[in-house]
Amino acid sequence: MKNNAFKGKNTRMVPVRLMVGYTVLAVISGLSGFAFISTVNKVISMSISTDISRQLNFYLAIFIGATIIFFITRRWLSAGIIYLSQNIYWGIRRDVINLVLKAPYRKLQEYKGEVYSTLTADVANVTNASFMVITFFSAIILIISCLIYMAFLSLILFGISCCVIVAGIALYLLRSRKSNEQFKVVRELERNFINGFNTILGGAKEISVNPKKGTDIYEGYLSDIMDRGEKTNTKAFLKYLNSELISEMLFYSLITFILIYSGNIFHIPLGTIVNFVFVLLYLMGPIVSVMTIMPAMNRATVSLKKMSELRTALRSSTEGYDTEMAGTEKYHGFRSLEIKDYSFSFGEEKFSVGPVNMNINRNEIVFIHGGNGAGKTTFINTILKLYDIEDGKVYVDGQQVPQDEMDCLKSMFSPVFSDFFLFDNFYGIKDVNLEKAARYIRIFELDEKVLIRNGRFSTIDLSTGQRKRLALINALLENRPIIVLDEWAADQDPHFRRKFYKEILPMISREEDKTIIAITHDDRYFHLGDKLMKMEYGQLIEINKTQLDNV
Ligand SMILES: Nc1ncnc2c1ncn2[C@@H]1O[C@H](COP(=O)(O)OP(=O)(O)OP(=O)(O)O)[C@@H](O)[C@H]1O
Repeated sequence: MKNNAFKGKNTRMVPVRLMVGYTVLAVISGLSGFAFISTVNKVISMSISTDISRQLNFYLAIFIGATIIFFITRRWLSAGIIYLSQNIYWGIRRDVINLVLKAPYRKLQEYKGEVYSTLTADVANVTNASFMVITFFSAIILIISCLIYMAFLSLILFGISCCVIVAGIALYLLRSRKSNEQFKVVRELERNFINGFNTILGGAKEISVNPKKGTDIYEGYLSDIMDRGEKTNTKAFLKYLNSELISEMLFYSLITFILIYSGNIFHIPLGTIVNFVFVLLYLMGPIVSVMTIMPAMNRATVSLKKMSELRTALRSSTEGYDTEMAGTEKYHGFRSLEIKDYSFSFGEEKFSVGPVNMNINRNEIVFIHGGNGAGKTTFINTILKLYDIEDGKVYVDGQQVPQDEMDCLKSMFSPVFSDFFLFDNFYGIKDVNLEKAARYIRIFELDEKVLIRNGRFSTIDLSTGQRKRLALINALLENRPIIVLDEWAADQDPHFRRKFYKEILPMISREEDKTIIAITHDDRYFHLGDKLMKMEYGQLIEINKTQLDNV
């Protein structure tokens, strides 16, 4: 069974139908176990009172039948458990990755820690529980069958046993409520732990140079989380263990009482008492199984709840986002693009951009400059639709882009961010023009370092400036009409920087029919742009190029 989050409304992270199927198998397995034990009982009691030598073949057939059914169902179940748990394990990961791939950038930043926790801790919790769920149901069926059989043997003893069992269950449930609260606390700690761990991985270089940073993260943050996690988890498991032991003690007391006193008090025949105690002893196994499995089930329940919350949050954020629309090339042939009254805010009393107006014509080179923190990247992120604008319209060739086509705009842009990520393959590019790639490798002066081999760059182990050149080549191969660059030249040497502004940008614009929006601080090249804009406190102003000396 394939598990895909986006296949249908009713797809779940746990394959419920499969679980129901295996549960039915577990019922059969439980009943065959019960058939075995009740036959043993019958043979014992008949052996005490009568000669059963003539019926031995009949009971032998029942034993063999029950054993074979038990063996076959167990075999199926065990194979099923492996299949099911692997299905759940990889299915949840598939689901989460599908959600992540469709989630808006800002939501993803917000839920990053949660996604890691789900892919690691939650998936493991649910998979472990799925290993046990069938044993759990099998045990429950066995318990119910045994209880019915016990009622059939002696109603009085059954009544007494029920009182003890109900008391044991009540005590167990009462105490397990507290343990569940503790499991929830540990789940939160888990997320904080992963955040801390990511800080260590992200800052690995800095920590390596100054190990004290790592020690501080460990001692000041992670160590406390781990101590609390260890203590809380231990407490929760110990509570379960104590409840289990108390319940077992109650059970042994019940057996002792029945064996020693029930004959005298209730005048129950010895044969019935022996049968009853035998079933009770047999019952211990499944009861202990249920109690042992409960903590894992409860942890899995906490994880399932968290996963479902994550799913809802990521899904709700993808609502209205049209992936097909985002991939269309409807506006790729644009001649002019007008952004009108774009505004965006990080939240109340936080930084905001806009209203921003901007006109771009095809093949133009537009430079945006401005001080640190002025809002240049934020504005770029809004036109790339990484951030959802609060207000604004877009006109392509003088026609307003309808609201339901706004997602089409995304496919017009190929960005190279200042904190770019260089993919080691031409992902998302149909029919890569390898000749063009090789030509750009030469133009970008990387031909002594990089080749195109097996349809990809032979290496990406390069300097930051060189990697940025490859990222730009990647963007050029994307066949999208607007290239967006955020401080691209900042990592280039003076020679290549000059070449970039004087030769490469004009060439890209003319030969590749591209429009370029570039955030830059390189004021000595501002005159080479067709337009120069300045971002100041979230407002974008067009600079008249005759005023360049005053910039
Ligand atoms: N995720 C965020 N949440 C809240 N505020 C943010 C966030 N990211 C940036 N800001 C705020 O937005 C402002 C503009 O940041 P932005 O990155 O757009 O500036 P910039 O002009 O690109 O600066 P630089 O030249 O330093 O890259 C900053 O002052 C910062 O306080």
